[in-house]
Amino acid sequence: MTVSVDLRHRFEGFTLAARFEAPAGLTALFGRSGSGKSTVVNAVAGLLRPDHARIEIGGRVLADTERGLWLPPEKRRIGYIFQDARLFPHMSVRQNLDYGRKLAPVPPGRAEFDRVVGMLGLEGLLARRPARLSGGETSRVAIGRALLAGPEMILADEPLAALDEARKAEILPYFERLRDELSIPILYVSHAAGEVARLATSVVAIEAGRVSGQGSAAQILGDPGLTPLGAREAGAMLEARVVAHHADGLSEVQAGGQVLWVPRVDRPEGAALRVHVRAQDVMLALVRPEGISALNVIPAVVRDVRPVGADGALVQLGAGMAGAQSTLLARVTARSVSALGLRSGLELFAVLKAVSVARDQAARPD
Ligand SMILES: Nc1ncnc2c1ncn2[C@@H]1O[C@H](COP(=O)(O)OP(=O)(O)OP(=O)(O)O)[C@@H](O)[C@H]1O
Repeated sequence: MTVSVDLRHRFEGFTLAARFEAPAGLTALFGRSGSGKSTVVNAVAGLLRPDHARIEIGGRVLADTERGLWLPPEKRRIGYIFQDARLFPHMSVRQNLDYGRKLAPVPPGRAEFDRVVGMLGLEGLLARRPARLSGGETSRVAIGRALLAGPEMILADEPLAALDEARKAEILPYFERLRDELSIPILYVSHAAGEVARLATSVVAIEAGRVSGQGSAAQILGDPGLTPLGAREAGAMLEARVVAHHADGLSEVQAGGQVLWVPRVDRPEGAALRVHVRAQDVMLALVRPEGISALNVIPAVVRDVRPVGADGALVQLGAGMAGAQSTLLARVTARSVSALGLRSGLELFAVLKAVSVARDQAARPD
């Protein structure tokens, strides 16, 4: 099932003109604050009626303003997951979930209720009131309530933004499961490159109310012209595979024909992984450095050097064997650009100070 969205809207001082398709899986709407992500989500949800809109889910038309068609939010069959979970405080977790269930055109039976409760690990929480849940537990209940309403699509607007790092780490695997186990599209708003690298099947980059690029997470995050966050948050994503686990606590993975060492990952040999490397965690050296503690030193070639701000640059690198290239980004100072003579085609070494690893999307049955 695919969602297709075509929106035009004018606020004073801001024009939205966004058109994209979101396939099954998780599509991240990725852009800096004020770029228009929430306006897109609100229009898709039916909470904002734009000047022009055509929105379709798997052939079902939710809005076509040319023809005067505009379904109200409750007729759209969209599960909405907010930043603040908005649970009913006077109801138990079970009653909150039941509320979602009763919204479904065909309320799911006991088996489906149990499946959602099991998937989100809510078994032990059903009798509790929201006031006695942690932030992460609250988010899981909100996700469950959205799923039980039998949605044809999930909209999640920065669902992790209100959580601290530990709670984020607790919830991210549940979004991975939604992505891998549901056959409906998930539109997920984020301005966090790490989250997008970990979760997105495809990415729609939004800049100043327009779609500036669409592609896989690796393509969008690795392109300094498309990654919408400038140098500070930028980072590339590599598709990798587990090769072996070693007794000293490290796992060996292959990315683009290149060996990388990462802290031990709990995945079998051969499993697909995503490795996220932030641009600010990549150093560049003209000769292979020796006697340093960084484990990952990769031969690379400069593809692009793009000035960022007054005194910095984002360097796009091709790394790995010919034919299996990966893209990395490095954040360097303007001084380093001239001291190292950085230019397209220059061969050098990328020193990765830190990498983070997530499981890759499971193969979809369809
Ligand atoms: N109701 C409104 N009236 C006028 N301007 C609006 C309205 N809603 C949003 N805007 C403007 O539209 C632009 C896009 O806002 P939007 O909330 O969609 O961005 P965003 O990418 O979701 O940002 P954030 O990540 O900060 O939530 C902003 O300039 C905002 O000020």
